[in-house]
Amino acid sequence: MSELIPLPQTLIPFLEPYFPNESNTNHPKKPFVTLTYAQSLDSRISAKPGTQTKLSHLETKTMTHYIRTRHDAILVGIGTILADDPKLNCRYPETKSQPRPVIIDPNAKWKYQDSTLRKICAEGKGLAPFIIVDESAGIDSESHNCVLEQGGKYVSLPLIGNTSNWAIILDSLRQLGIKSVMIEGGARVINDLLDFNKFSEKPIIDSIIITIAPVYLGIEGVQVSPSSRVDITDVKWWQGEQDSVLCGRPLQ
Ligand SMILES: NC(=O)C1=CN([C@@H]2O[C@H](COP(=O)(O)OP(=O)(O)OC[C@H]3O[C@@H](n4cnc5c(N)ncnc54)[C@H](O)[C@@H]3O)[C@@H](O)[C@H]2O)C=CC1
Ligand SMILES: Nc1nc(O)c(N)c(N[C@@H]2O[C@H](COP(=O)(O)O)[C@@H](O)[C@H]2O)n1
Repeated sequence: MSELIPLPQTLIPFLEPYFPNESNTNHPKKPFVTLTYAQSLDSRISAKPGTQTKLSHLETKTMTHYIRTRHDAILVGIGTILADDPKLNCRYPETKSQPRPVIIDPNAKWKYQDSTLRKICAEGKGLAPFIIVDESAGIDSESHNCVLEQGGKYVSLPLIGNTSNWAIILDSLRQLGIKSVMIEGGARVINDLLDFNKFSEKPIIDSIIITIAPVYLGIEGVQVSPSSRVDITDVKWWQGEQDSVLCGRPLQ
């Protein structure tokens, strides 16, 4: 039985203008980037570091899976992997192709062989990950074999100490054939990308789709907050049964 529910009819047309399509995925050096996550009213994405907090209502969780159907890849940082042990597949009904999980793990900390993602992939319910590591990282041989056997790969890039490594990461994904990527988190990844003006003249993010849940998580929560102001343009709001969804684009 599916854990998801049918999407309200108004939601797909609401999201559509913010999705990758044939005309906005032609950049030679980067995929189309959608930043999407769920936050509390006090801009927290989990109640405590290192833990997972369910914020989305079933309706907006289903929306997240629909958004996954519309991207070639889903990207998260190693903090999210270690906290959530996520599936990172698409469970939306009648999904034709699965997105590629991409994990930023500079020090190759992830023991892939013990992960839920490995099980999901072994059951044919998702793709094996592309794991982005620093060039200096020592990769555990068991993890390496497991990733390769399932059709994933480790990609070594100059990450550590490199302030413009997002441009390198996104270029590398584009060269691997990924034309669109949905970036889900966690906080370090989101804050970095919103701080684009530190390493890029233009925003790296093309669209943002944020679920806002009616709860305060408090000061111990993991906060999304870039180091300086970011204006959002082309803003639209959708009101669901419990959550609100904001779509927009960072102002250039
Ligand atoms: N509510 C939501 O929608 C979501 C919530 N979360 C939550 O976020 C929390 C995890 O967030 P964080 O701890 O901030 O971890 P994170 O997932 O942002 O990973 C941060 C780590 O990834 C690596 N990394 C990321 N980008 C890098 C780069 N450009 N260069 C080099 N290394 C890079 C570094 O090792 C860094 O310490 C968890 O509690 C998780 O449950 C995560 C995703 C979505
Ligand atoms: N949209 C959304 N709402 C929440 O309440 C969340 N906690 C998250 N977390 C993200 O979803 C990943 C879990 O995905 P699977 O269901 O295991 O595929 C998690 O790792 C976060 O990226 N998202």
